Amino acid sequence: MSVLVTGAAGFVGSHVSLALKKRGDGVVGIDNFNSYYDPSLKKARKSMLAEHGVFVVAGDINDGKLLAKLFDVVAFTHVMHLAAQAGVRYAMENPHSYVHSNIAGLVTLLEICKSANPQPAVVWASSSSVYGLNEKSPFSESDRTDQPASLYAATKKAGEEITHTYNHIYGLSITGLRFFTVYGPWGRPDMAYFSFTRNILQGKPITVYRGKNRVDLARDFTYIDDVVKGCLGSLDTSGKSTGSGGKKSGPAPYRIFNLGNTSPVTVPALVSILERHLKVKAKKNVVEMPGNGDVPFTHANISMARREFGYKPTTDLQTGLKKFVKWYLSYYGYNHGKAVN
Ligand SMILES: NC(=O)c1ccc[n+]([C@@H]2O[C@H](COP(=O)([O-])OP(=O)(O)OC[C@H]3O[C@@H](n4cnc5c(N)ncnc54)[C@H](O)[C@@H]3O)[C@@H](O)[C@H]2O)c1
Ligand SMILES: O=C(O)[C@H]1O[C@H](OP(=O)(O)OP(=O)(O)OC[C@H]2O[C@@H](n3ccc(=O)[nH]c3=O)[C@H](O)[C@@H]2O)[C@H](O)[C@@H](O)[C@H]1O
Repeated sequence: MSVLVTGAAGFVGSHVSLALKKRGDGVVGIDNFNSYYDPSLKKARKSMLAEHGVFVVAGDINDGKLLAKLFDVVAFTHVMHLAAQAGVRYAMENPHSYVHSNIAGLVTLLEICKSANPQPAVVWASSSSVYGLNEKSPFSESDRTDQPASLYAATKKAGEEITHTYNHIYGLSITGLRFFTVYGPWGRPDMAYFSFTRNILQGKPITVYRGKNRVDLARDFTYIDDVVKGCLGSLDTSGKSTGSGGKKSGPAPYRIFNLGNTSPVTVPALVSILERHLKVKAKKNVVEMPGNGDVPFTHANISMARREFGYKPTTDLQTGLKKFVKWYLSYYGYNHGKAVN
């Protein structure tokens, strides 16, 4: 297959691009290298990909002309759409960034896909956050998603509705993947596992949010290698788009899957695992979760993904964080004289 990976210099995008290339697929990436977090990490991922023969075009998915040029040069059979403004809490600081990338950018990309001939099958990243304040656990794809708790979640829910219309009207094959708190090497500095590691090593305090009535928050933390397998499985089973240059012809597949792990782990448990791997005690400030769009817990029912493409996460948080810490220490050149085996 020949895949356009958007957000290819990002955390998930770089891992997916590398995995596709290693198994022999054609891959072209695009990324706007924005400064939501340290762009040097994105540039380092780009260099790592270049060493494996994957080129990442610097550009914005809102640039329809650039996307059209890419489709003129390459007859993409698939689009792995991972470019987005991620992060739940940042939406309260910079709401327009979410509209720019997660709404306007998505529509620009879909407009190019629906007019391409052949039309590519589209697999894109939605989010566990669409389940909002659901109390029913674990979350199944058919559960309600009409109570997003953050603007980020709302843009992901909107994405699911928008992609549905491009499936219905133009026959685009669409697969939405609801990732659940993904972590691992080459990860995102804005996420808790990463920022906790940095602060613990630098002797700075970490802030541990807690829910109402002092209940610990929990996430269905999912290791990057498991998510990558889910992405490739989705691409391989995405079926064909049935539109041809914008005319509706026959039903193209519209699918949504949870890509999570097997059970949630609390934030304090994550901190304890990091302390063990780093051999440093964390300085913790425990505060009640502010009204920042966070949800108390996430927990994925992954039976649909397992049935459809054999999705089976195999990495628990203890093992996954050991791999992350090993990468972190090597990437940032930490030499603490502490063995990380
Ligand atoms: N990591 C997680 O825990 C998680 C969980 C659920 C969903 N997701 C989703 O998975 C996808 C990938 O997330 P990630 O964790 O790799 O985040 P990331 O921020 O590392 O990757 C996103 C990449 O997209 C790029 N980008 C953003 N807006 C763009 C635009 N308008 N044009 C071109 N490039 C743009 C960024 O520069 C970045 O490199 C996102 O859609 C995110 O919402 C991530
Ligand atoms: O599955 C998703 O769809 C989402 O996954 C991820 O969001 P979250 O699950 O919120 O990950 P993350 O920030 O690591 O916080 C983890 C836990 O630590 C708590 N947390 C966080 C920061 C802090 O300083 N203290 C703290 O206790 C915090 O309250 C939470 O309980 C992606 O960022 C997002 O893109 C989105 O896609």
